Amino acid sequence: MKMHSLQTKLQGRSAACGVADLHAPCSRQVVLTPVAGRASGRRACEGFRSAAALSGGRVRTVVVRAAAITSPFPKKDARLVLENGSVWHATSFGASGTEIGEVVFNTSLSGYQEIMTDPSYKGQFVAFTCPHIGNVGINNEDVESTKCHLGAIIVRDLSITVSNYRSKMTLDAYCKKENVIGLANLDTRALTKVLRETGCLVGVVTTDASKSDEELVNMAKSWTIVGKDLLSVVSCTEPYEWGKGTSDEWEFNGRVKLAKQHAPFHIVAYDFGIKTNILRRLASFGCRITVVPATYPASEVLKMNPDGVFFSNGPGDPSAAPYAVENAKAILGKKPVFGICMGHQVLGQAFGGKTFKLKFGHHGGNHPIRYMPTGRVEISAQNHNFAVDPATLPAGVEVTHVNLNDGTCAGMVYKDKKAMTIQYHPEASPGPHDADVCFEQFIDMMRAERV
Ligand SMILES: NC(=O)CC[C@H](N)C(=O)O
Repeated sequence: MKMHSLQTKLQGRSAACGVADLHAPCSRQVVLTPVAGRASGRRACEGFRSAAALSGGRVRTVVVRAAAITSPFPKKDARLVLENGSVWHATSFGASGTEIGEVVFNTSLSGYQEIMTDPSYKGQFVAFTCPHIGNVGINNEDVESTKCHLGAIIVRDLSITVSNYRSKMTLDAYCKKENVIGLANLDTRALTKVLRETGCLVGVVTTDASKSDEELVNMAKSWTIVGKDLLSVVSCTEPYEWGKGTSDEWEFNGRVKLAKQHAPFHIVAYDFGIKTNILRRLASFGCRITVVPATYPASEVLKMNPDGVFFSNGPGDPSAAPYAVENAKAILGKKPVFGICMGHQVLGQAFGGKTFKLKFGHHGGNHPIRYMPTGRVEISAQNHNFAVDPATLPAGVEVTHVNLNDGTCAGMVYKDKKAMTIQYHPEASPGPHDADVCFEQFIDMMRAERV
């Protein structure tokens, strides 16, 4: 029997028995999840036995998993209320309560754990356009910081099963632990279309039925992310050292070994909400990193006499952290510098440029970028709502990277000041590795300073 027809037959039989949904058949294993309210006790066992028998011995194992939800028609007990007055009903999971934030959509097909732990999402809710979220659970390795900073996640369909060898807990349990409100069974496609038309909107999520829609709309209308300094909120409070690179198991760049042969470079990294994989990639290329808080004085950084200074990604409005721009100005020209995302925007301002807010930003894993010096196109991981306006940049600053979706500035080099910046995420996590070369370019810049 072909696998497809076996699957159809199994599905038919288990449904006919009224006992089970068939989940992930492969040639050796069938995963059955009992549908609450339809199967229990002896009837369920009979259903599973008949499903296994139907496979004619092809399927070796029938795995029965507990259902994560209790009804195929879950109650819509939570709301997302937007500043435009629209009310979206959903099923809550994770934490309960009321949160306010800017709603953005992320189009990545994988990496919800990395997205949730990216500190740059502080003050925001992430709606995943990938309709099925939670299927690989949560593991101990893929976190991009020590906690979730975002206010809520919004998914179309919360997976009722978890299947991954590294998984330690369900997404639901993780959201409870991290105090993140989850909304499921919400039409994320319709929501994305609204955000694409109107631009980002402020929203309130709540599991509190006592609050009226009107009250929540007014709450949403009274809040904005613009002008808020969130860098100092998510940053570390004390300097610390980092030296751990990507583990051999996950290393993907053959040139890393070569880079390591050089004497280690010492970098001071400003933590505006730094992602762990940035630290790992810098370490993989032979860097020892001293991570410092967002407000750390430039004079203290220069006293350490590092080979280079790094400005990290971070949440919120880049024009709301003038202290970061001042520190960058004091370092520019004295040491090679590299900035990613918020770091790019902070350096852009230090060069003399201005930032502005995009309509709905870039959040996803497949944004095309052209590297202007060679014409090479990279597919990149992105997460930002603001951008540097190239028209405001002084002579001497070269726009080296352009986002091919909307022509925005995605990277700069200021040769005289030994500075390079990238608006997106060369460290990926989640996302493609095309831009890993940026780390090598920074290493080259520091090496050139040494000789
Ligand atoms: N990932 C980031 O560093 C984001 C930068 C900034 N918060 C923005 O939204 O544009």
